[in-house]
Amino acid sequence: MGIFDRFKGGISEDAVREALKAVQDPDLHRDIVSLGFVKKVDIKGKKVHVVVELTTPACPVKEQLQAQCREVVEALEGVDEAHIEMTAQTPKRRDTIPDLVKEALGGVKSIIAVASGKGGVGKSTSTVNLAYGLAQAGSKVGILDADIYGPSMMQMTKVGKPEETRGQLIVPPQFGGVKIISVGMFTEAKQAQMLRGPMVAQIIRQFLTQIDWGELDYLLIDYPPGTGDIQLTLSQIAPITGAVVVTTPQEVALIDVRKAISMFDTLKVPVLGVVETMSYFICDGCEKKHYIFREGGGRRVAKEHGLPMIGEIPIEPKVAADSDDGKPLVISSPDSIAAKAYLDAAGQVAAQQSIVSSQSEGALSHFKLEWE
Ligand SMILES: Nc1ncnc2c1ncn2[C@@H]1O[C@H](COP(=O)(O)OP(=O)(O)OP(=O)(O)O)[C@@H](O)[C@H]1O
Repeated sequence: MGIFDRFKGGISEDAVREALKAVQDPDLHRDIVSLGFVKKVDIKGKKVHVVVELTTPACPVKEQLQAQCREVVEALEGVDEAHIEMTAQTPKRRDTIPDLVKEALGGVKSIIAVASGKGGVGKSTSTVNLAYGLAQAGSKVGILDADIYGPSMMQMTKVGKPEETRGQLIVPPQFGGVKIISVGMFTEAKQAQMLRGPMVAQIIRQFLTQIDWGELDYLLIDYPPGTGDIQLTLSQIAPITGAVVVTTPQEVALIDVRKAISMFDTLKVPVLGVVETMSYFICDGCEKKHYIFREGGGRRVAKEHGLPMIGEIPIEPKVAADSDDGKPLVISSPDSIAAKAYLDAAGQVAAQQSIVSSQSEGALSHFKLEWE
């Protein structure tokens, strides 16, 4: 800015930036100027154009921040109109990606494990809808279906099989703009059930090293249920940046989800929060929430471990029907209550990942060699 600029139209860039310091990011608890989010301030007469860059396109408070920015800038004397342009750039990883997975996963900014202690709790349904929710907000997303004994992504989406390679790497096919790789693309169902431990470890390794994911904001890994060898192998080879744990509200599911949280704690993978599925049912006539499997179990576990509650997804026949038809609910029925809950949850996942990534050097910092 030239030294006379501040006298030209009355309003200066400094004054605009100063005013914007009043706008706080509610998740990061700092103002958007000191966070470096204000990328550009253009002043033309009494009109001000501000470019704000967030750390994720799926930011759940994007509109709120935009409105606050407009309000503080328009409150300045000499400003008639403020146009606040919201953009997003997910930050690059700050940790070192191990050489083994560098070629496949080097361009992926966040790798999120979607795990559950128990089977059948809605983990794969959550993976799909969180992924498409993030993609709908403008993020580049991939899904790795590593649920080796029960891969379901080819059923839950209409993705085809991979057909291209780039060098030694397999190019993942896409469905609705999301890149997908599933164990089911390479094994017959019966074959998968008969795999022995070492073979499973070998497949997982191939999956994490031989897929050309390219540039992605988020790669969601659909974990097999449980906390055994496969989950450990996955978490040790894949440089996971955060985990989402999925449960239903009953105590039997909660016991196992606590084990999943404890596994991630041991592995020093930050848990982003808890998704509770099949939380309640709203019947057509009465609009009342019926807590079929008891109320608040997921919230209780989240509180016990000091974790955020990412979402409570109702039981809705449409969820199962759309899944069976290969249609991600957030795309096919975006106005359904479950889809809205999933879209909110996707925003929460993005927000929590941004918080965790801004706080730590990255999930892999504990892998540093002793003498470093
Ligand atoms: N909110 C919901 N409302 C109704 N049905 C649901 C809901 N969430 C999941 N389902 C259905 O429940 C069944 C199990 O869901 P899903 O396959 O996602 O569970 P999972 O935890 O991944 O299971 P697995 O352990 O076998 O991998 C599916 O038929 C799915 O369509």
